[in-house]
Amino acid sequence: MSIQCVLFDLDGTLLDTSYDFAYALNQTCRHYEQQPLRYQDIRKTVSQGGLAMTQLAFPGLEGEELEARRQFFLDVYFKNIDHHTRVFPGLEAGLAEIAQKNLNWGIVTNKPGWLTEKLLENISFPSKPLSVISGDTLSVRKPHPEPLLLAAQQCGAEPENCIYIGDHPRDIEAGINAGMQTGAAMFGYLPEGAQETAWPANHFFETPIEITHFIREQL
Ligand SMILES: O=C(O)COP(=O)(O)O
Repeated sequence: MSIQCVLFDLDGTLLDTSYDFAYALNQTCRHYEQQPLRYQDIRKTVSQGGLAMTQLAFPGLEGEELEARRQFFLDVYFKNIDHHTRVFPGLEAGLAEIAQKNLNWGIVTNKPGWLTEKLLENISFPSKPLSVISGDTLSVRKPHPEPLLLAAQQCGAEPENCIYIGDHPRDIEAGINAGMQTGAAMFGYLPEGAQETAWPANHFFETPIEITHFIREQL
């Protein structure tokens, strides 16, 4: 089945958001008089979202205390969201290629809309995404297929003509649930112990440049 539309996960696939997240999380640690974490440990948790990162920094904490720290962390992140965040090197050329071929692309993230919007305001792409679906755009999130199906619809493509590329097993599951082809971004923020061979993705991309080559050759 030919591919006419590329849908990307955001954190760890399209954008390298890890440095700004690491800064915000370690500022939160300092505020609560806790030792900062190693960047590599934070990186592995970014694609699991804000709650997982807060739990990494404050293990064992629950309820209101954990929620207050999550809020503090996300506020710091919001204020510093685009200082070091970039499209992964090598991917801009792939997005430019999509534009040249007059094809559409989109973003499907579990990040809440208030963060996605602020982030995308400050990032420039060679061509604009035709669809941006956040974790709270609908009442369901990945791995539910609905956000991906809405993105396909907004991009004017049938699900079977889309590929969804992500760096978390949940992304591959969502793509399969939506009847799309799937690609695993192995350069992203893979969770601890993630085994490439255990992922039922159709395509594996070790570097962002491989995605650009894929776009060049397959679309
Ligand atoms: O912020 C999250 O929950 C994860 O975001 P992602 O879906 O773009 O990886």
